[in-house]
Amino acid sequence: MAGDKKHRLAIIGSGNWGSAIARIAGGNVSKFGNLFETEVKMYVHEEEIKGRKLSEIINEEHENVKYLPGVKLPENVVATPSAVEAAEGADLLIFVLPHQFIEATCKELRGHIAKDARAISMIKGVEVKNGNIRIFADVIEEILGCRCAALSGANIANEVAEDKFSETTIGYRPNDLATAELFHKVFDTPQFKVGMVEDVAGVSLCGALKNVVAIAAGFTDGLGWGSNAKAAVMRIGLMEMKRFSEEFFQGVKPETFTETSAGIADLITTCFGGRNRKCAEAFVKTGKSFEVLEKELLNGQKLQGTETAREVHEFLKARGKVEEYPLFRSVFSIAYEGEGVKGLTSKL
Ligand SMILES: NC(=O)C1=CN([C@@H]2O[C@H](COP(=O)(O)OP(=O)(O)OC[C@H]3O[C@@H](n4cnc5c(N)ncnc54)[C@H](O)[C@@H]3O)[C@@H](O)[C@H]2O)C=CC1
Ligand SMILES: O=C(CO)COP(=O)(O)O
Repeated sequence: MAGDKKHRLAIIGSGNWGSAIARIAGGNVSKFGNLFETEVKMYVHEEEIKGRKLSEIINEEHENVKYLPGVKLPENVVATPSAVEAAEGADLLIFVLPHQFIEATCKELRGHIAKDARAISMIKGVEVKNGNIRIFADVIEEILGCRCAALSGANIANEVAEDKFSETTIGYRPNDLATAELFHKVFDTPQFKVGMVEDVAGVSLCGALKNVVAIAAGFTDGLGWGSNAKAAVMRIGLMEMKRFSEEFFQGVKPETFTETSAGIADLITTCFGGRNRKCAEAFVKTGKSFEVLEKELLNGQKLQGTETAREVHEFLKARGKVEEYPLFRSVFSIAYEGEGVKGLTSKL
């Protein structure tokens, strides 16, 4: 921090997780008033709810009635329908949008962020383009020209919002513990314990790829296959997540997968309590498409696992490696190619 200038936070996103994290960050900036400016702007993708704008409802009632109903947000969190306005003057940017909206939002922000800005990505997804794959911390860095860390963990948003205990992991860039420590102050509370590891790619890839495994876990639930089958799919899924990350990304640490909240813990919670699992179970039981189920079951929230399964498949196909990741392949084939769900484990 130059001189005595306080850090100013912006939250880019206000869905289920975005709102839960705004509640924590809003509380912590007030607690560390010597370090942070109190006001936190939060970008809200505008929509109307019963004739009222969501951003106005949030500012008047301090509640995101659509994406995190029943939970009060601190009054210093101020909603704005403009991402540019939210980011203006902020030097700490928190990106927490569904992954499909990141590129467009970052392009909108280009040229509007502070020169000394630093970012953190809470996005669980990957970008696949022209046979290449990137984590969103890298996408953000490239588009905005600012350093970007990552945060991911076993964090079902509704539980975090109710102050039920959980852990999470910040992944930081080589030799940049200082950025992780600053974000640690923004997020850590007695009920939300933040760990740190020098591994932005590992943390990001755990968050993205476990969503594909959660779809497989939901399939086993829909089939009524029981706990052993689900545990097997989770074990095999973790191995594919780790192998994929080590094969295609530099510097990923094996212990991120097995020892952090971003790794094994998030895999477990998502395979038991997440939206991907829920929709995959319903896919088996109802025969409806994921697109329809997302609309019927999630009230505007977004599934990340099916998109990620498609993107990972596209990438592996371009590299001629599809057969080496049989669980990822099965999830794609069942979700997109009409393969029977009972074949889930046939190639494992
Ligand atoms: N919900 C959870 O329990 C957790 C989610 N995450 C991750 O956080 C990221 C954000 O997810 P959530 O906050 O849960 O969102 P969400 O899925 O609850 O809500 C969707 C959000 O996307 C916004 N949106 C819709 N169209 C848009 C557009 N064209 N441009 C920009 N925004 C648009 C909606 O207004 C809404 O805020 C995802 O990558 C997710 O995997 C991570 C940990 C926990
Ligand atoms: O990432 C999550 C929990 O850590 C939430 O997973 P879902 O998107 O499947 O709900």
